[in-house]
Amino acid sequence: MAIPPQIVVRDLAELLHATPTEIIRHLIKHHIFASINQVVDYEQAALVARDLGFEPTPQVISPTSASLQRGALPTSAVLEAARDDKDTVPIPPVVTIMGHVDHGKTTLLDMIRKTRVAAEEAGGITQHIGAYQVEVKGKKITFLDTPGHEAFTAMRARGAQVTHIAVIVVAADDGVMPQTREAIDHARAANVPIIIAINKIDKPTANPELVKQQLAEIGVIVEDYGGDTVCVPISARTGAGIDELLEMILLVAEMQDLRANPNRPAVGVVIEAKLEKNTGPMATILVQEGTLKMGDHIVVGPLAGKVRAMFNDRGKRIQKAPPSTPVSILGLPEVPQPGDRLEVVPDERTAKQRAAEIAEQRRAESSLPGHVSLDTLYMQMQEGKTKELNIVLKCDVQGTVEAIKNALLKLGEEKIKLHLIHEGVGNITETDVHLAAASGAIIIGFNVKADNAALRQAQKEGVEIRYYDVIYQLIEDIEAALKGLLEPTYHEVVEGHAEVLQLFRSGKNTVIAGCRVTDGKITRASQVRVLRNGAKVHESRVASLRRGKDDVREVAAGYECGMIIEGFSNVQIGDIIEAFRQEKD
Ligand SMILES: Nc1nc2c(ncn2[C@@H]2O[C@H](COP(=O)(O)OP(=O)(O)OP(=O)(O)O)[C@@H](O)[C@H]2O)c(=O)[nH]1
Repeated sequence: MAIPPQIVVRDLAELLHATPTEIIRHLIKHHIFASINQVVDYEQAALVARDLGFEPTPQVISPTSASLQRGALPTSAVLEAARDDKDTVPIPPVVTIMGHVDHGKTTLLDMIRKTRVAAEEAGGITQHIGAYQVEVKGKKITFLDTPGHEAFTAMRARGAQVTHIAVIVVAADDGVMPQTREAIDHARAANVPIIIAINKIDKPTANPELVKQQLAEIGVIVEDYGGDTVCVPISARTGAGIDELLEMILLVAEMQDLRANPNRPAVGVVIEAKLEKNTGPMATILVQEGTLKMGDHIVVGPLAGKVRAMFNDRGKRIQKAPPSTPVSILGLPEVPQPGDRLEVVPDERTAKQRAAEIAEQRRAESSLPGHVSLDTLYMQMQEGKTKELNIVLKCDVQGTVEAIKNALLKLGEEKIKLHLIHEGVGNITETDVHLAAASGAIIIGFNVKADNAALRQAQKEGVEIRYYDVIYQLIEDIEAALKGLLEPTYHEVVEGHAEVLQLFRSGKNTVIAGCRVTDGKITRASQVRVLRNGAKVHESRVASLRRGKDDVREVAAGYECGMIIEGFSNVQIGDIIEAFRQEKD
């Protein structure tokens, strides 16, 4: 397995056919703390590759043509280089439309859909499946049909980045508004190139020049102003400028040199899913790699199934779907979640096994430490694992945003860069949490609250929210975190012990230890150390805990269980397994 010198965690996951959270878990095991968007080097990636049964070799990278404006995807370029170029073909770009409320996102999506349907398919009834494809000068473009940065970032927070280009719609009569800025920050945080569509130019009050100036003020310099951001004036109502916009999308896509291999088992992402009355669970999949075919055995998130029927965005039955095609499929036992990954596997048995593994991982993830926190920042910095602190800042008034921003920027140290990925006025929302989760950021609230949905999401995703009402306290805390003064201390709590009575082999490298719990308890979330003749021979986590055929959360004293210890197959009869957890003082 050839691995590039540097690779983003998400891309490494794709390369190793694993989920990003799986990769993050393995990295943490090796004391490497990297979020989904962070880069790891070859040595770090190789550790994970070996864990997953690959034999890593360093990849020699030749320069690729994929460098465009700000936001060209360096990550994809690296991944691309890791693929065998002769097997890849250019693929249609996947585009998301974002922008402020009422600036015309839906009207634009409708106008494009109505007027640009491929000629032979015109007249077909449009099915709303969450995405559609149009053809422009013989080339296809895929549009995601749920406009807005909320959906975009929610998917990213779940580990799925499907968008290649973001079109930011700004109404020419209204200008840059709070959600325009938000949308731009979300696209930037995802490293997705931006195209500006200045909409509603048919209105007499339209002032496109003012919009360009306002954009320049927030660092988006359009081409007329000497920058490199493509900007197209349009009217989503009359259709003016739409041809040019589509051409610009194709141009930006071409410069990104988007490619995929259609001749491998498909990999894709769920973009929408629902329970249909007559047919059962129906999921819209955006195919990203390979070609999805009728009859393929699939794993979608924790579900195993088979493609029993497949429809395109016109509701027409199709047999296969190449990369960047949105399709709705039947053949899953339940409704999957948007952001879930689809993977084609060789047979039903593999599908069930893989689905069970993913279900198990998801249970384990709930016990994972959060993404980033000020408390653990210093430790991660010391280990060279963190080089920047990403912050989402929400304040009660714009004046405070500016004051805090200036104070924070002064704090930037050599060792670590402070990076304000989004700043805004108002309470902390679920979208802020998604953005923080997707970018490995902490959220700072100044004189604002988090709404309930945001709090729930933050807890689920392990995102830290810190509240302040005095600026110097905020700055002091961040400064202390940078200097390691906020580092918390932990103490260990032993939960129980088990003795290994029997060994079972499962697969090539997996050994199941048949144990009896002698005191306390062993839980699925436990950390464990293996003791042999009183000496520690291994320390990691419980990878699987079963009683009989059932996965269980915990096993109490006196009971027997089967346990797989993460990354350890050299367990022996007579070994004592000590389960423990770390608690903050
Ligand atoms: N004159 C004019 N009106 C437009 C144009 N585009 C959209 N509108 C109108 O602006 C209003 C808002 O458009 P939408 O497409 O619903 O805007 P949106 O951005 O999808 O809004 P949300 O979904 O609420 O975020 C509607 O009344 C549209 O008819 C345009 O190019 N010219």
